[in-house]
Amino acid sequence: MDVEMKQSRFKRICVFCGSSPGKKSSYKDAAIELGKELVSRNIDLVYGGGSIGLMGLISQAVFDGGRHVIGVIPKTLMPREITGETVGEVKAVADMHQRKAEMARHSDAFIALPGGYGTLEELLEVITWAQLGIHDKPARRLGGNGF
Ligand SMILES: C/C(=C\CNc1ncnc2c1ncn2[C@@H]1O[C@H](COP(=O)(O)O)[C@@H](O)[C@H]1O)CO
Repeated sequence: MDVEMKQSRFKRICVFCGSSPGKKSSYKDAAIELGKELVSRNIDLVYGGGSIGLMGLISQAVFDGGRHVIGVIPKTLMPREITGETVGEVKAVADMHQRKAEMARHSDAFIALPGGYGTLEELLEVITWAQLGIHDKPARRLGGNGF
């Protein structure tokens, strides 16, 4: 686990992760484990707002642990990425650009768990924003080969 996180200087961390569970059960385990880790460090979750895949697992774990969960999701994606109920606070936004900007605005750091192209795109965007000096928040990738 990241040394910076152990010092608990982060209040809210944005987690990017798959909208599907992936091929290995270890991906699901990692999402739940990270969720519990955030709870143990009193860190709130910002994420893409979906209830499916790894997004659903981590948001449920953080919510069950009593921490605040903020999900940011475009209205048009709700039928696709929300099945049943989401947990925590849901912020409906107009489009993907606004989603990424809002997720970044509410977070002190970013972690990418295993995921697909969407996760990769989200991680690359915040890394390139840091490169351009748009923010100075750390972004790290945690596992995920062969998702
Ligand atoms: C349309 C835009 C950019 C290109 N695509 C994406 N940008 C940001 N987030 C995305 C994009 N495509 C999918 N996503 C979301 O990532 C999450 C995980 O998806 P995965 O493929 O399962 O890893 C999921 O919530 C997707 O909605 C304009 O900027």
